[in-house]
Amino acid sequence: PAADARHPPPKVQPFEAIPRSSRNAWLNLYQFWRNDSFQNFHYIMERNFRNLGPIYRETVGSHDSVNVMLPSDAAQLFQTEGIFPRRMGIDAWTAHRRLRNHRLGLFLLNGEEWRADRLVLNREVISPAGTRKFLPFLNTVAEDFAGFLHRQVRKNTRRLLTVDLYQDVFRFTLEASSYALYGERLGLLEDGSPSPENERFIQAVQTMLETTLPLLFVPPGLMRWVNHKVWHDHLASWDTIFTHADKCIQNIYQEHCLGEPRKYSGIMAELLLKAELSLDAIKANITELTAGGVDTTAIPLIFTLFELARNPQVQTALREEIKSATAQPRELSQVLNDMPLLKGAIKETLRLYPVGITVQRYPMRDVVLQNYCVPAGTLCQVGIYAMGRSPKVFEDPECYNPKRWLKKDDNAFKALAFGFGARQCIGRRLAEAEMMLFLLHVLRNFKIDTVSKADIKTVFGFILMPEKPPLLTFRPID
Ligand code: HEC
Ligand SMILES: C[C@@H](NS(C)(=O)=O)c1cncc(N2C(=O)c3ccc(Cl)cc3C2(C)C)c1
Repeated sequence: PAADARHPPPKVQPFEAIPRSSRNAWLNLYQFWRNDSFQNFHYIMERNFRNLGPIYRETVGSHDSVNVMLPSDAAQLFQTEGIFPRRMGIDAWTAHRRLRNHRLGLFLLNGEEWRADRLVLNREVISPAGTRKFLPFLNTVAEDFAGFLHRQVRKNTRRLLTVDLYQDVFRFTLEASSYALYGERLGLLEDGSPSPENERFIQAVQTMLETTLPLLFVPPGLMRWVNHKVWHDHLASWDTIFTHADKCIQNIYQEHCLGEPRKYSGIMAELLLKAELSLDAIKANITELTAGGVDTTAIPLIFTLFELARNPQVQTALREEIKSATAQPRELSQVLNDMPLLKGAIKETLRLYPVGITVQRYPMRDVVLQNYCVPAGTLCQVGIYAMGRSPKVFEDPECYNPKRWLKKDDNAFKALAFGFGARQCIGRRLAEAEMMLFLLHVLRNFKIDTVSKADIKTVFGFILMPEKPPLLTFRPID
């Protein structure tokens, strides 16, 4: 009720009055651990919002969090993030870096150190000028992927292809992001078996992400005792990731020192040329961009293909838009800007399947959320998975409808899958361009179908992913 003369604004409630999801923090952690409900974290948050309302407090193990899900509360929270926005740290990751004496990358840095790296990296990774330079590289790989799919179909007598795209889409995102980062093709989309080294790298990223989850809630000192195998696997996968990135970096560094680079050859070469970051800082950040660029983009592509397969009318509308946007040869950034419906489809996928499921911040000053006073320094999480499926925020939330993003109505603070503000995902433009170009070439060449129209069950393995990959059928369009 709007406050006016007769109704004074309701008194702000104290922090202690915020509804709580459970009494006992450690029992909560034990129960989470026992029935492995980390992977249902997003469903548990959704249920808590349903039972407790749009704000609640939860304590899992040693950390206490205030969770909100409405755009207005997200807006309030982000306005208090200050100039050094801070997210929940990942102790297992920083423990590995310390153990191996590696410098931290953007994701794990905070304060001045974070800001110094971020401002330099923004120019090459997320700025419009930087994005325009690597767009052609992504387009080449997306075209090659369509060719790769045609070759797979021709192998099939029935001239259509029903595959588990999981591994193939992972190869696409690794091939594309590596080409943009290093200016080098890994050859993952050529026939014949890809090099075992690259397969091992892809597997290591998945293992690292999977073993991160159980370590998320364990205080750093305990983790190597609590579950030796998980910690050992975690370390081993990190070592594989760093070895791979180091090899790629050595190649570029060698060429950079030896010859004058003729033309743009990727983000890494630009960073070396500009020499505004130390080699250690470049290595730490390029490793994050390399490893962070695989699953995060592949999985939303798989969800998008599935949704387009079970919403054929949306698929047809997108194919029309792609046809008219590519009717005459133009600069790639103009083609991408001419496909609002395709951009809306990606927003729709990330609304229903946000890879990060929450966006976290520590407010720099006291903030009022849902009329409760939340003290500065309290961990606050925006439950974007719950927000994306809430009828309070989206009309017909279960309906996959990219058009909803074209309407002039107020979408402020509703598309938060890449986070917010100065600390938002630095890979955002790379991921968006990769996904749009992939879908452009696949939709131009194939009709996509799926047998099962049922919802896909999702699990949270540090990244939101399908419990079982959907089986999709690709029929070439002559
Ligand atoms: C090439 C690298 C890369 C790709 C691809 C990428 N990310 Fe990120 N992302 C990062 C890095 C690095 C950070 C940390 C940025 C920082 O802390 O300054 C980050 C941070 C984020 C955050 C936290 C932002 C915040 O405001 O706290 C979210 C959410 C996120 N990414 C979502 C996504 C989604 C969704 C995708 C794909 C659909 C994606 N990312 C793909 C590199 C990537
Ligand atoms: C899934 C989502 N979680 S989030 C940031 O919203 O909480 C996310 C979004 N963008 C990037 C990532 N990354 C990875 O996957 C990854 C792997 C290895 C390294 Cl060395 C660095 C990364 C980052 C953090 C870049 C993760």
